[in-house]
Amino acid sequence: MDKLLIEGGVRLSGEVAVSGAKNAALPLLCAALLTREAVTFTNVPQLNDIGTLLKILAGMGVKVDRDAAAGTVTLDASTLGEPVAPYELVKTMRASILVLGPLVARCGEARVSLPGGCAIGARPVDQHIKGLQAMGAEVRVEHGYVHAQVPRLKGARLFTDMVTVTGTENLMMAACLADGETVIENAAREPEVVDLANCLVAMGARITGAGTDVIRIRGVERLSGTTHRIMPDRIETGTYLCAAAASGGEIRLTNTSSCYLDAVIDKLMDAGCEIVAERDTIRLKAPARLTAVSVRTSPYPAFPTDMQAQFMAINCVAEGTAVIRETIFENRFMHAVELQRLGADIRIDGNTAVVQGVAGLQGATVMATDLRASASLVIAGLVAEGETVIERIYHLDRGYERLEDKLAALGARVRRLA
Ligand SMILES: CC(=O)N[C@H]1[C@@H](OP(=O)(O)OP(=O)(O)OC[C@H]2O[C@@H](n3ccc(=O)[nH]c3=O)[C@H](O)[C@@H]2O)O[C@H](CO)[C@@H](O)[C@@H]1O
Ligand SMILES: C=C(OP(=O)(O)O)C(=O)O
Repeated sequence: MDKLLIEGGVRLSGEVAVSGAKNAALPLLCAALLTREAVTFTNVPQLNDIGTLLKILAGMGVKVDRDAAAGTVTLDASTLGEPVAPYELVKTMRASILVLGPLVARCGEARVSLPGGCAIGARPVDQHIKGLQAMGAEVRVEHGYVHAQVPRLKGARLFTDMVTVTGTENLMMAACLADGETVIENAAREPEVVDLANCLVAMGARITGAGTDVIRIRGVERLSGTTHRIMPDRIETGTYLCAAAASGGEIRLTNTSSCYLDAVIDKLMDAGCEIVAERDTIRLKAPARLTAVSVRTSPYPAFPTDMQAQFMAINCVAEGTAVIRETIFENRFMHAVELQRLGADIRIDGNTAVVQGVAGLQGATVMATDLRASASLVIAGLVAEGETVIERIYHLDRGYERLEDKLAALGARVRRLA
């Protein structure tokens, strides 16, 4: 299993281009199931999660034409066969559940393995199922699979018990081909939902309200092909900003946008960083030592849970005490024990972590437990004295494109060990 070796102590400096967003690309690729015409995506990141989803789609008979180096993928679902997503592939990636809505809408049936729990929490999909049932589908969960069937989905008024990002995306896609109008209340407002809606509208869908908590979708008979550029990855952007901030560095990120990152940028400025955002670039200059900043995760536009671990890492070496509250996932502090191995002072009490900044961290061997936990260990390793070895970095490969190359371009001493 690959490991990452980081020799800490370098101030990051230089320029890096941000990749397309994993969490936008995954639902967008699933949207291609809704049409018999070819859909082309550009700015597709080269990530393991994308590879997994393309395998699931290809397994159903979708023609996949990928130029990984160019970042383009063309999907032709005119040859769609059995609408089945098997456990062997689904188990490695929760977002596979995003094929459910489009398959039921297009084929009138689907059999999709339950994604199962993961390191950060139980993550059920009851809201996805409840929404499809409200649209007239018969849904059974048997032998670990969600079986859904309906001659044609019917528009309905849907209300999710909590804000769910992939739940909103699944139901929005399903509603595009339903008979009549669907209203999703308490919808997720994440920018990735808006990116998906924009692509669906370009395919002929009739959607209004994406980006607000009420989305209206008037079903149409069919959708057509289009070409869509995937939005920049706001979490990758935030992660590099945190890495530079913790290292006392100065970096410029290109191919990105600050407009989805207000909550994160605000906190970095509170921590003492100078940040200048231009059209598609963000520059950050860090102070010699950061000031501790408290954060509380919440659905967009508030502070994202996917940046919580990275902020825990920067607070480990900041001046003062930070309180970090995780309100989205019940078990998303797995990185804390690993950060403690590097010398961090962190106390956990339920969904709250109290981080007392220390003067420095020391390199050690640590284990990555999930995607963003791994990112926090990379940040800590970059500032720790001596060598840090991060084990199980397959988690990082799910969501960070060419991480070592990008960090090396910023001057970091980082190497992958096979
Ligand atoms: C591929 C993708 O876009 N992943 C993101 C998406 O995950 P994902 O869409 O899976 O996360 P949700 O927004 O659905 O989860 C929010 C909360 O709702 C709960 N819940 C959700 C659905 C459901 O049917 N029942 C239920 O109880 C979850 O367990 C969690 O506690 O949003 C999360 C929250 O911003 C991010 O951390 C993930 O990076
Ligand atoms: C939790 C994440 O992803 P996923 O929902 O795909 O597990 C993430 O991107 O941080």
